[in-house]
Amino acid sequence: MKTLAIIGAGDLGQQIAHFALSDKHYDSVVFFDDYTTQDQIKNIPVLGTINNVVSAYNNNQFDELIIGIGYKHLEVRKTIYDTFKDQVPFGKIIHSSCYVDQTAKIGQGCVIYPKVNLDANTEVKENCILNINCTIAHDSVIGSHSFLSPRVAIAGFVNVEEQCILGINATIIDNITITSKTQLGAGTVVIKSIEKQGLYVGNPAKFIR
Ligand SMILES: CC(=O)SCCNC(=O)CCNC(=O)[C@H](O)C(C)(C)COP(=O)(O)OP(=O)(O)OC[C@H]1O[C@@H](n2cnc3c(N)ncnc32)[C@H](O)[C@@H]1OP(=O)(O)O
Repeated sequence: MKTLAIIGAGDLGQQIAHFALSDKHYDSVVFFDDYTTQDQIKNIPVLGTINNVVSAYNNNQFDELIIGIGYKHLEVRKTIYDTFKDQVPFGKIIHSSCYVDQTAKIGQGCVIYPKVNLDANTEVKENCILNINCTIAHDSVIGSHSFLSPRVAIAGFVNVEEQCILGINATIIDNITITSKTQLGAGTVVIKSIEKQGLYVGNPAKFIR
């Protein structure tokens, strides 16, 4: 019997719970959430707030932890990960429909949604979310705490640094580096490395703020 704890019982947390159970990575799920007043959400018990996580783990109420906080709060995602990484084991979910080359590396705390492709020598660092249908080509790296929306396409030898938000259908050509905390809008096409943090949109990608 293996139980997953998810921090955040909102939409993302509920999606992670769905994959955890339906794709049979865990036998049961519990939530921790600082905002809900409900004691269960969609039949999943809410065991308390974030302050209760360590004691619940020490009381054997769950086995592994994943963070269900999304792209609007990546700094919070990172802070929570750093707070708990030496106290509680993080899990990871790689949906069974993904193609993951045997040389690919995926860090703790990651959730890899259905039909993601991870080619040879790719690396997804800890605490990332990769949404449905993303394709990461050979030798590319996704930095920690990043959020990739559906169908992001990344060519070979790309380095996306930490805490990036890549919008749906964003495309990055080969041999590009994207600096940390960069956000790409939907459908953005990156053809030159991005060195200045901010929000980029369009084809080719342009800085807007
Ligand atoms: C499973 C899931 O659902 S995961 C989530 C998936 N969702 C996404 O990927 C959403 C991505 N978000 C976007 O693309 C948004 O449009 C953002 C974040 C880039 C900008 O949103 P806002 O801050 O509201 O900016 P706003 O809509 O005011 O646009 C600012 C300017 O950029 C332009 N713009 C906004 N988005 C884009 C885009 N994707 N491509 C090209 N131009 C764009 C707008 O036309 C506007 O131009 P103007 O100033 O000349 O009128």
